[in-house]
Amino acid sequence: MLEAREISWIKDHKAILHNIDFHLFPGECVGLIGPNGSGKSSLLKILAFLETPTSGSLYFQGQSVPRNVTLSIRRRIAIVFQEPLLLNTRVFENVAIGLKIRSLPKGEIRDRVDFWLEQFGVGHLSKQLARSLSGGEAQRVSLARAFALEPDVLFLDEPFSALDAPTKEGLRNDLGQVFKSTKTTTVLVSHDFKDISHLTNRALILLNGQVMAEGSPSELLKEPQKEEVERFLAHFSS
Ligand SMILES: Nc1ncnc2c1ncn2[C@@H]1O[C@H](COP(=O)(O)OP(=O)(O)OP(=O)(O)O)[C@@H](O)[C@H]1O
Repeated sequence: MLEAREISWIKDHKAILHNIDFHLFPGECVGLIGPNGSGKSSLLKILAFLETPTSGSLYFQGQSVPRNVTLSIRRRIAIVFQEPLLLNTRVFENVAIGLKIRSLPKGEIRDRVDFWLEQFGVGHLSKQLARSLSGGEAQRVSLARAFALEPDVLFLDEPFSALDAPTKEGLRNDLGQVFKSTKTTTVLVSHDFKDISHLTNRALILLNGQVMAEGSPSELLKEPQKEEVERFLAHFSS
């Protein structure tokens, strides 16, 4: 579905990512985890075609991705950020807007918006203005909007980190249910190993811009592969 080969990224004379190989198979959810500043968001931006790597290649559905990524490729991905970026219109409009841009028929737009708002437990807020939502509700709308686009790849960049613990847990559980029923191909960035083990089957551990270990979350905990990975994972073992 998506592959990166030997990706490096240097920005402002600073080496941020070194020689990263990454592949994403259809229907899987892969986790990217690492401490602050390890390069998680940078890698996600490159995989989502928001930044251009200094060297290395990207392939999307078997095709090499050109440096000037076309709109038709960009439209096949969706991103949810840490802070929900909603327009100050009604919730329904926020979810519908991307579908209107794609000129979908009105009935299909209504059905998709209603369906995804229900999936994330915010159907009852459809007519409410986005500015009146709580942080947790806003992130649910933001996720509904991304899923409604039915992207080939969904990138989630720390989607829970602005939420308090109970709100985060509720949303993480609901997202887990959605993954089970839709099999959306997803890359989840988090600095919390609990998110990764709850939602993904395979994770990459980034330390200082390098992939230091890869495997299922439970395997990584059992066999961290490297001393620095063991030290990082020790924060989550209790
Ligand atoms: N556009 C940029 N220009 C210059 N430096 C950048 C840029 N983007 C990221 N960096 C640097 O790259 C390093 C990795 O940042 P990045 O945001 O990818 O890490 P992260 O693992 O996502 O961190 P966090 O968990 O704190 O969000 C940091 O030192 C950051 O300052």
